[in-house]
Amino acid sequence: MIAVHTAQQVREAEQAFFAANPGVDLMQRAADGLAEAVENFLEGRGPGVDGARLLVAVGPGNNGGDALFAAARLARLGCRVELWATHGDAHEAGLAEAQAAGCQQIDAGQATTALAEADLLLDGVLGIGGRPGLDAPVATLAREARDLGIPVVAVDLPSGLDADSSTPAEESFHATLTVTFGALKPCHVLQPAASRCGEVRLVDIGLELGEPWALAAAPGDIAQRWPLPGPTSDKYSRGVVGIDTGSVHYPGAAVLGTVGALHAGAGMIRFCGPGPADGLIRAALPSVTHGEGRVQAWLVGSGWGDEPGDAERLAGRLADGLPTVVDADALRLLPDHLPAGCLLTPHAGELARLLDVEREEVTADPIGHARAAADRWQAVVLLKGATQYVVQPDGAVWLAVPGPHWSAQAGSGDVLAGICATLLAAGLDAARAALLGASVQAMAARRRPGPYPPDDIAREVPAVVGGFEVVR
Ligand SMILES: NC(=O)C1=CN([C@@H]2O[C@H](COP(=O)(O)OP(=O)(O)OC[C@H]3O[C@@H](n4cnc5c(N)ncnc54)[C@H](OP(=O)(O)O)[C@@H]3O)[C@@H](O)[C@H]2O)[C@@H](O)CC1
Ligand SMILES: Nc1ncnc2c1ncn2[C@@H]1O[C@H](COP(=O)(O)OP(=O)(O)O)[C@@H](O)[C@H]1O
Ligand SMILES: [K+]
Repeated sequence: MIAVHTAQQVREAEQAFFAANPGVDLMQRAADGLAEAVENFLEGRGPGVDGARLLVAVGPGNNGGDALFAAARLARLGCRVELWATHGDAHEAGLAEAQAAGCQQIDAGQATTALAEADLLLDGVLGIGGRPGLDAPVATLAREARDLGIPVVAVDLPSGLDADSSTPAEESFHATLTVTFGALKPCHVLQPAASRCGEVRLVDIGLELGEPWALAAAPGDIAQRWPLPGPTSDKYSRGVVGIDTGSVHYPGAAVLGTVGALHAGAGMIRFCGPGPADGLIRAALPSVTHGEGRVQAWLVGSGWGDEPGDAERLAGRLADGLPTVVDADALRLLPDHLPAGCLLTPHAGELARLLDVEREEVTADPIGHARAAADRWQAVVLLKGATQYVVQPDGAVWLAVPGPHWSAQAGSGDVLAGICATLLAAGLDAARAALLGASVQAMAARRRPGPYPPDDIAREVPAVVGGFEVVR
């Protein structure tokens, strides 16, 4: 799992480092890592370092300092570097070093001309000390770089972003590569801000960071944690999933959830939903059994619509006291108390309704709202979307492996709920079931980037899971 820390946590670690290591200059470490990353970028992109033209936008703080010391190193390697101090002031020692290395200082007007001929724009305007948004002349440069297709390497984070927020300001740089120091910050991993960062490279500068603000999963983490069958496994020990989803109006949701559960490796599925879906599942998925019986976990809510008797339908399933995935329409009907080990799977709109707030409030502070719901119902919340947050009642946050944005389509959530139910039935706790379920669906979608229907993506899950066995 990859640790994510807030700007404040990084600042505190920096202070602790300075107290423990007087005389060690962290900015030099950051600048070394940055210069090396730019060098690799230029080598990888064709022009190489020698003779490459760099425009460096330098802000008034330490982010500009990093950029200036890196620019000096790159100039000594043969780059032709032009510097624009965007706010007049610039890190004094850094500027002196850059000028001594042959970097040329230019003004705003010259920066526009220099940009057109640049191989790369180094964005050292603002870092973790920046307020969101860009002043007009800098915003213009950022826009021109996009229009001209000039690659941008961002120092620590694309200037204009708030380091701790998933929501990008309207005006910011759009980086091809972001070189960050000490730790990943929320803006590097949370969509839509993360899409402004491009590829993110972390430079270790020796900070000792404490408890992370969140942990982001990588594919290898999912491979290590996926429950695999062994020689003593049978269909019961692998987990029997009870599925009570679908309605006259929405039978497809039940089919999709069942397809998801089956392709995630359920030992056995008992489908207990109503009419039309029951027939469809009988025809399409012959291994699914029908009717009541013992199960290890329930999946409820997908495709229920709004029918009289839904509250009783939910109460009946929760009365079993089993771990339950509560999805979609059942989220409107939550009682005050849930059995231990339940997983709630709202998207932002459903979470807003659950908490009686506006959707925009949830998108502005997804984690705060997911935490509120997890605390109120003492259940794990999987908040779905481009970033999938797994939030536990104690407030801990995990982030699932991200997938392609093609998955933003009706039915993806139904499939996901089915995958999670299989993992609950296999005995995983709700947080692990959510993390693995959301991640494996994203990994399956990565194998088929494009507008494939959600059931086609579900049918890729076995190949992903089969690969886990090879890795372990
Ligand atoms: N922490 C670490 O471990 C390490 C940190 N390092 C580096 O330091 C960076 C943080 O440096 P930092 O604290 O000097 O802040 P930084 O982002 O340069 O900006 C602050 C300046 O910008 C100004 N300003 C703010 N917003 C503005 C706006 N919207 N528009 C215009 N101006 C604005 C603000 O002025 P103010 O208006 O607030 O007086 C202030 O002058 C960090 O990201 C990393 O690159 C590395 O060297 C090594 C280890
Ligand atoms: N922008 C996005 N990028 C990637 N995946 C997304 C994005 N938006 C949504 N998704 C995927 O779609 C799912 C949300 O589905 P949901 O809205 O609940 O659909 P439904 O209820 O119709 O099945 C998420 O779990 C995620 O897998
Ligand atoms: K920056």
